[in-house]
Amino acid sequence: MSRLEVEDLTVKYRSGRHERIAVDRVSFAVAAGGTLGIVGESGSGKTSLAGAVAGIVPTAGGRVSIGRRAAGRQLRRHPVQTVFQDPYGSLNPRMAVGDAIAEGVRAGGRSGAAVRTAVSEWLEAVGLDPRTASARPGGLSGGQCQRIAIARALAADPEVLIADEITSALDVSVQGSVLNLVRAKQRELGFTLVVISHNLAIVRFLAEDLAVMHEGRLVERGATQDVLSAPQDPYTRSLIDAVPVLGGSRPASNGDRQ
Ligand SMILES: Nc1ncnc2c1ncn2[C@@H]1O[C@H](COP(=O)(O)OP(=O)(O)OP(=O)(O)O)[C@@H](O)[C@H]1O
Repeated sequence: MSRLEVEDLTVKYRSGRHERIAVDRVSFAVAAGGTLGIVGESGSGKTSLAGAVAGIVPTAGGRVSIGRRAAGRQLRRHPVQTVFQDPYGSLNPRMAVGDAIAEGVRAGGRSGAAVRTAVSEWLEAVGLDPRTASARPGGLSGGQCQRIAIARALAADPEVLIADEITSALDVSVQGSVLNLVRAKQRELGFTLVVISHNLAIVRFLAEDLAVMHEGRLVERGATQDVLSAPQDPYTRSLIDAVPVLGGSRPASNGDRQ
């Protein structure tokens, strides 16, 4: 299990002479094996932040550290894995899903005959029949593809998993089972989890701590229950009022007193 520490992380996009700061000196830490939820409206910089933490979006400044550099402790080879919103877009349509998971298994350090066995085990671990290995993404449902993407990410044995809107593109009927899967796997494997969503109910379900992102900055951070029941920042209050909640009642906030 590894602590994730992000310090002053900055992401800028340039188009022509125009520069846009998508992530503006963001700092946070997540305890080893803990879960941080990041919420914010569309365009607030959540996906850019996730990409920067995962090392797939170039940063204009700041630092990401994973784990303590204790003597003798070797960091895993692919410390951060990300599962994205679009289950079809994140899988190669021409590749059998078993081969996609095999990529993750190899990234996790296994080779040879062990790979095929591990692929079957991962398919079962995410609730799919091992025979699904020969299917292409186009022949599977969105929920099944998202399970494949989760299996591929976890097979790489990451220290940190970033779940970026992983249920937004799924039918409501399968959203809960995918969230349950992520929660169960985290309990079993102990990875540190960052859950990005515009849906407060999803974040509340998975994350004990919550950070609110607005125009590239973190405007609020605290225990999820505290932030949702007594938001300090006006933007957080407006977010709580604006987002519909799946099942259950919305926690009381200042904005509810009308
Ligand atoms: N590749 C890119 N090139 C230029 N600008 C970008 C790029 N990716 C994102 N942006 C801009 O950076 C800002 C943050 O976008 P980002 O996708 O990180 O936000 P987000 O909170 O994840 O939004 P969404 O929930 O809609 O995905 C937005 O203004 C967006 O237009």
